[in-house]
Amino acid sequence: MTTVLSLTDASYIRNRRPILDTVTWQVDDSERWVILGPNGAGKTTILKLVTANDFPTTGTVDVLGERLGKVDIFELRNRLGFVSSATARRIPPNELVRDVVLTAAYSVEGRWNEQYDAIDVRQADRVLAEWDLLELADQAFGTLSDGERKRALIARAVMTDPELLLLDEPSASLDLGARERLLQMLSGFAQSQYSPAMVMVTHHVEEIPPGFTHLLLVRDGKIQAAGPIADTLTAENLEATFGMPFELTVSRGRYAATARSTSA
Ligand SMILES: Nc1ncnc2c1ncn2[C@@H]1O[C@H](COP(=O)(O)OP(=O)(O)OP(=O)(O)O)[C@@H](O)[C@H]1O
Repeated sequence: MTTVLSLTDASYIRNRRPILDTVTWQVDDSERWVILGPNGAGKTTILKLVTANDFPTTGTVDVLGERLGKVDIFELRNRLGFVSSATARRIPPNELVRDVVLTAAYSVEGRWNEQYDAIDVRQADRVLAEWDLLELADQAFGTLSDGERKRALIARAVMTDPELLLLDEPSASLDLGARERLLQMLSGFAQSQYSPAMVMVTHHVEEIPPGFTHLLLVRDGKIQAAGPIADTLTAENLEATFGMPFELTVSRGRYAATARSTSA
């Protein structure tokens, strides 16, 4: 097993407020992590550090064997796949879905006059098929539904065979069908031995795809609990993280949480 990500006593302080407070967390290459926590807990800030979009105020962040602050961040980012609402905004709306995926090979967001190698075109076709996008390949990105757009962004992120795939709320804003379809695909991807280590931020236990292995619970910039999902996703830990009691159920690998009535 190789460690792909390691935060050691990492704090991120703004306006004298610790947005992340001495976070120590490690991800190995065979692991698929979910980060769960209330609004403002610091989940996106963790991804911001991991993608070298910012640096810890104190402590260290090591990504793919490189220490942040001592590595060329552009080279490092080429080894990561990252999907967030911000990555969607950078794609030109008139870009064809095929090119959204293909241009990842050149780390650009809009196709210009580049000549792509046959191997890149084949890889793009393979990834488009894997994420069920072949029929949409000649459609403009800006005309896709939210669910299709999320799949196109994930396909773009995996086009370059990243060593670590980071997903910030991939199923937010999707309708039930689109969400379930995406979760099924993420579940299949997570279970493949050829897939990279994954870290996915979500707000809902219902959105944890089967095949994800570990859970990081974050509250007020601190780690509330971390470890294998089966041990860590408990009603007690959810209550400690969200500050209210929950009824937690699991059925065929899927979790559900609802508020527990305290009146009975
Ligand atoms: N650069 C910054 N300067 C000041 N405050 C910041 C900065 N970055 C983040 N914050 C604050 O830190 C807190 C954590 O933000 P973050 O986006 O990481 O939370 P989150 O857990 O991803 O929240 P959400 O679930 O709502 O997306 C928020 O209160 C945010 O306003």
